[in-house]
Amino acid sequence: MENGAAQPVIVAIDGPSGTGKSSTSKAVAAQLGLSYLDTGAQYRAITWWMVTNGIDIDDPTAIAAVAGKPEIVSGTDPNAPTITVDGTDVSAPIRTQEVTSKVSAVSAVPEVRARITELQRSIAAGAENGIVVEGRDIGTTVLPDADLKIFLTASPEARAARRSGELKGADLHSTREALLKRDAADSSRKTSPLAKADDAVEVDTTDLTLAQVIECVVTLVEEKRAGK
Ligand SMILES: Nc1ncnc2c1ncn2[C@@H]1O[C@H](COP(=O)(O)OP(=O)(O)OP(=O)(O)O)[C@@H](O)[C@H]1O
Ligand SMILES: Nc1ccn([C@H]2C[C@H](O)[C@@H](COP(=O)(O)O)O2)c(=O)n1
Repeated sequence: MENGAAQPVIVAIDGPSGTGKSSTSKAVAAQLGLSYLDTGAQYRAITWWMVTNGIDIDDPTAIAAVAGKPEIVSGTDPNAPTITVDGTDVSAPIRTQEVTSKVSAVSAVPEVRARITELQRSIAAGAENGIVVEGRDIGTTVLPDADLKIFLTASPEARAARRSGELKGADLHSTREALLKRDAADSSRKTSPLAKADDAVEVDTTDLTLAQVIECVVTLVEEKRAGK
């Protein structure tokens, strides 16, 4: 590229809940001057809309019928990511326990996935300097030609400890059970389940600090850019 500017790079980061995808992706994107997309926030946003509009979450046909209605907009600055639904800032309400308990059911509906996947691809295509996209099916389905694919893992115990720290000391056992229940639902759905792409680099974060994980991923991106 002219003037030695770096080529845009597309990085896909997938993995189960609490493995550090959001924290790592935001920091890596900020450090490397890339855009950042939290695809879980998009599935949470459409779930919030379904709940707010009284759609029966146990009825996939009802969900499918209205999947195209809400307008979801994601801001991709890693230092200040945003998410709106029909112009309303939903960054706080999408993190409630109610949305968390319903998001796996909504995101399993094929019409929802088709809609959100299209949105994700168009955001990635528009990212001039490149983008870090995090989720569950980015390397396998959304961006199968990503330049670099990372699959983060961590033991259920480490993930539960991280989450209960975040939730100000929530019970460790019930946090662990809730994480595993969501992982099982996300991994077993028919349409683009949570899975590691064959060509993804797996990083077990159980015994790594967040700073170590970020450094590891930054190094992998730099090596990829250098053609190593
Ligand atoms: N390597 C790590 N060591 C310790 N804590 C970590 C590490 N990585 C992330 N965390 C902490 O764990 C919590 C969960 O991290 P994060 O939200 O990034 O995970 P996630 O994979 O995006 O989860 P989810 O898929 O549920 O959104 C956060 O409080 C974060 O600061
Ligand atoms: N690419 C994605 C991203 C997320 N989901 C679903 C499944 C998750 O349980 C939920 C919330 O994600 P989180 O905010 O915890 O990262 O969204 C998905 O199906 N595909």
